[in-house]
Formats: sequence, structure tokens, C-alpha cells
Amino acid sequence: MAATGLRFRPGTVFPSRATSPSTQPYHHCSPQRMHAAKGRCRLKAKSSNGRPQISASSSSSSFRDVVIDGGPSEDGAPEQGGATVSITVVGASGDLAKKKIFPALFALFYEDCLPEHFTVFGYARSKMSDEELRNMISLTLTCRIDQRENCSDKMEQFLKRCFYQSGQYNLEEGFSELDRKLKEKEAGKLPNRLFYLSIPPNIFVDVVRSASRTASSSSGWTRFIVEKPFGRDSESSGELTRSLKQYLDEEQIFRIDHYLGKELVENLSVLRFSNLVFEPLWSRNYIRNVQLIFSEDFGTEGRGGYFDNYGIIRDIMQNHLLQILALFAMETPVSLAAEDIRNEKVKVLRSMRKLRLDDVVVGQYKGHSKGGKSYPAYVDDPTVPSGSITPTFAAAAVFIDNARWDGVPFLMKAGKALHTRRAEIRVQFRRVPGNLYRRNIGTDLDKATNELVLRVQPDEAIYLKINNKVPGLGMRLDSSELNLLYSERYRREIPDAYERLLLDAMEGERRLFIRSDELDAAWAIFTPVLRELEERRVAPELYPYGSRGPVGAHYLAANYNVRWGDISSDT
Ligand SMILES: NC(=O)C1=CN([C@@H]2O[C@H](COP(=O)(O)OP(=O)(O)OC[C@H]3O[C@@H](n4cnc5c(N)ncnc54)[C@H](OP(=O)(O)O)[C@@H]3O)[C@@H](O)[C@H]2O)C=CC1
Ligand SMILES: O=C1O[C@H](COP(=O)(O)O)[C@@H](O)[C@H](O)[C@H]1O
Repeated sequence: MAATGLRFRPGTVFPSRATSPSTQPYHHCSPQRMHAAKGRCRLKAKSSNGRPQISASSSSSSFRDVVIDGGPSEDGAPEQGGATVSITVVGASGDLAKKKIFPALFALFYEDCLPEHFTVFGYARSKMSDEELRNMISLTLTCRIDQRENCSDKMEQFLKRCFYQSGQYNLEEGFSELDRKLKEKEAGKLPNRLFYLSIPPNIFVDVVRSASRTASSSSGWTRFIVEKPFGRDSESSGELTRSLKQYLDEEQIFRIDHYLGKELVENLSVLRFSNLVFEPLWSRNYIRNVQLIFSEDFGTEGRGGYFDNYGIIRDIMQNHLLQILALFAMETPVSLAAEDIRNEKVKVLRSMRKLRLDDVVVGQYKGHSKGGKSYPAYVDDPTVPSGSITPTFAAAAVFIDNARWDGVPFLMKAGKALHTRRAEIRVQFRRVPGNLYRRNIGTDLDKATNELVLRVQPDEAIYLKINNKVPGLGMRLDSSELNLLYSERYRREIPDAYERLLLDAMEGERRLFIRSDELDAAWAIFTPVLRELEERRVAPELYPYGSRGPVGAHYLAANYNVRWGDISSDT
């Protein structure tokens, strides 16, 4: 019997749906594995929020207690008894599946984070054999995780567990056939099924309808990870939620925002709530402004068909940046339980002012030549309609009308085809009142205020800019950094966001997924301005590919006496 995946300890019990959430683990790392995987995989009985794992909350009506035992047979097919998880990647032939989802599943397997009994299925319309799927997947799997020498064996073991089913998205036949094959692999074990909808949004509902009717688990849980975009505005998002809920309970829907799975975003609450030095400063009393910055140094590159229908505000701001903002600004949750955290996030979102057109700047990249190389304009992308005015850049000032944040501008900036790839949170503190050293600081007092930066990517880091005496006999101050650079402090590679989120979905941990009322509140902030931008056909300010974006973003910040931290310094 191959003992590859995470061991389910004999006797581990899944609770019935009727019982209160159990603290029993969903899976365990063996002690040796746990040691090897320390810091990457969940330690025993802990979910990613560090709480004892609530196991297997189910949407199935006939969920029942189950004892985990046994292991897989030699060909990887699970033996009788125990439970199994089948993960079906719908849209398996697509970009996200190849780039992120299969590699994340392999990384979890490699780190012994998947349950002992699991099967991966790819589903799409493209015709492919199991072998062809495996070949396709194998091109994007990497042994990036500390290059242990058994990586190619692990890859082989993983690929043996991968299968493919071709079918239409809106017809039940393909999913019935999938159901038949899943049952075969499940071999009488308690079947838990996870569907990852890695498909364009216009077919989400078709897939959920067909898959939930014909390929739901008969006795275990069935969950659907839904990729963004969740609609284009309040109305379409509400419509999507209503449609999904015709077939699924809210607890079966895992709306993914992969930024919530990023290490530094995950660390935001730890930084705030477990360090006395930060939380007391976390309010309008000490914070002058907060900046949420996303930039990419490449354009739409073939994704223009999707992007043009959404634009950067929907693609990045309304979800990734707003989710970070909510975590940043929320009050202390009652506990680390998913619902307690999501309740606090909703409160923040509902306290936010609707964004006004005056507080938004939009831009679009134009072609540019540099060093003999030419870079295309957004409208040069063959998948973009000519004359498109869809923004590829936006800056916005948003406000939270509550006691903690009254009057503090939260500035967001997101753009494609800029000079660098970066995502960060910048917190600019107020000036020191009656600063004794103002004469030694120089003329620019703003530059001398403290700034806390959480660099989400690349080169994850947290650093605090402080004023420091330049060594010497004189008294000159400069701005220096207390720097926690992850690559120096932690040798281990940081897991990809999709790894954390997939694992959480399998464990039924919803904390990092978006609840429907959060989504409603998020759309309520952006829908009016999105509508106005479109109705008025507001022309984006053009900026050269590879530049720092439109100057309008500086005027917007200046309206609130703010300077973008990523521009005024290069750190
Ligand atoms: N790619 C990325 O980096 C990111 C993507 N996402 C989201 O993830 C989801 C998947 O993205 P991605 O993989 O890029 O998408 P793709 O365009 O690559 O589509 C995935 C698969 O869906 C099928 N498909 C594509 N277009 C249609 C259509 N019009 N009708 C029916 N089926 C279609 C194709 O499979 P087949 O023809 O074989 O059926 C395709 O391989 C989307 O919701 C996207 O917004 C989110 C974040 C990042
Ligand atoms: O959701 C999206 O995110 C990616 C950026 O993700 P990252 O993890 O590479 O920073 C972005 O390119 C894409 O347009 C958007 O849909």
C-alpha cells in the first residue's frame, strides 16, 4: 500500500451535520511529514486560521458520521471504507487551470496536504484522454518546493490520480458520465466532491445546474469554488447569486478571491491583532492615509476578450483591493471563526461611501517604444474591440464613514502595463506634533512621517520607515527602514495563494472566501460610478506602456493632501 498522501488517522470521526461543529481534524500530517512540511501544510487539526479544524460541514442532506481508515490500493484507487475527496476542475483546458489550479493541487500533494484518498478530474469540452490531460498538466507542474529528490516520483504518483472527462457545460450527459467515473474511483467510500469552476462567468450557472443535479455527492459534501468575476455590477451579481442558490446552499458556494490567499494578506490580521505596537495606532488618530497599490508590468496579453468587458476597476479594485481594505480596516472580530471575520468585513464595507466620479481617475495604456523594443497599446490586442475605452488603470479615493476611519482617505491604484509588478499596502502616519527635530529633518515634513509598508508581492516584506540619526558628530536625520524581508527571515518558499484556498475549501474553512452579503456590499460601493463611467463614456487618460501611469492619479491624491508612497520613494 503506497503511503503517499496525508494520513487519515484510524478512528478520525467526521461529525454528522446535525451535530455542532466538531474539532476533529479533517486530515493529519504524519509526525515525520509534519516536520518536513512544517510551516507549509496545516499542522494537526488546525485550519489556516490556527483554530482547531471544523471538519466536513456538509451541504448534503444525508451527511453522516464516518470513520476514516485504510489507504489507497496500489493503482491509487481507494479501498472500501473511509472517505474520499474528488476534485473536478471544470474548464481544465483553460489558462487558469493549467497555470494555477493543477500546480497548486500538485504542490498540496507534494507537501502531504491532500487527504489519503483523492482523485482529480479535469472537465471541459475539448476532447482529451486521461493521458493527454496528464501530459498537459505535467508541463506546468514544478518541483519548486525545496527540490527534494523524490519530486519526479511524486509527480508520477500525482498524475496517476488525474483523469479527464469531456463534455458540454450546459448538458447533463457529460456530468452524468463524470458521476459514473467518480463513483468508480470513490469505490464505496464516503464521497466528498469539490468542483472548481475555472470557466468564463457566462457558463457558471449552466455548470452548477448540470453538475449539482447529476454529479453531487450522494452522502458526503459537495462544494463549488466559483472564480471571479461575480457579475458586472450589483444587479448582475445579485442575479448570479440568486441563480446559483437555485441549485446550491450558500455554504456550498466558495467565491474565491485569490488575493485573500496571499501570505502577506493573511498576515495582515496577525500584524494588527497580535502586536500591541500596531493596533493602538490603527485609526484616524494616527493614520493620515492608507494606500492599496496593484501594478503589473504587462498588458492584457490575450485576455483582452474577458478584460474588455470588465476593466480594471472590476478586475482588481472591486475585489482584490477592496477585500484587503476590509481586512485592514475591520474592527477586532469576536473570534477567528469565518463568520465572525466576515461579519466584521461586511460592517466595514457597509460603512463605506459610494464612490463618486470625482474621486476616480481612469487610464488606458498606449503603445510605446523603448530601447529599440516596441510595446503594444491596449487597443492593439487583437482580442480587444477597436476604439475601446475600457480602463486598464484606475485610481480612486474611498472613505469609511465610521468612528475609527472618519476622514481618512483610502487611496487605491491598479494598473496593467506599468513600469513594475507590485502589490502593496502603504500606511502613512501623521506628523509628530511639535517635533523637536523638525529643523534636522529638512524641508519636506511629509517625507519624514512614518510609513508602514506591507509588500504583498514580489519579495514579500513588511517594513516601517522611521526617522533616524545619521551617525556622526552632527545631528542630521534620515528616513531608514526596519525591514522584515521574508526571503531573509524565512528560508522556506511561500505557498501559492491557490494552495491555501484549495485546502481551505476541502476543509470547509470559509474565512478566506466571499460571503454573498460581502459581495453585495462591495458592489454597492462601485456600481454607481461604473455605471456613470460607462454612460458618460468617460475617456481614459492614455499612458505609455511601461510608465508609472496617468498623471491624473497624482492630482487625485493631491486633492486629499496625499502623495503616492510608491512614487515619492522607490521602496
Ligand atoms: N487566467 C487567469 O489568470 C485568471 C482567471 N480568472 C478567472 O478564472 C476563470 C477561468 O479563466 P481562464 O482559465 O483564463 O479562462 P479560459 O478562457 O482559458 O477558459 C477556460 C476554459 O473554458 C472553456 N471556454 C472558454 N470560453 C468559453 C465559452 N465562451 N463558452 C464555453 N466554454 C468556454 C474552454 O474550455 P473548452 O473549450 O475545452 O471547453 C477554456 O479552456 C474565469 O472566470 C476568469 O475570470 C481569475 C483570475 C485569474
Ligand atoms: O484576478 C486577477 O489577478 C491577476 C493578478 O494576480 P497575481 O496573483 O498574479 O497578482 C491579474 O493579472 C488578472 O487580470 C486578474 O483577473
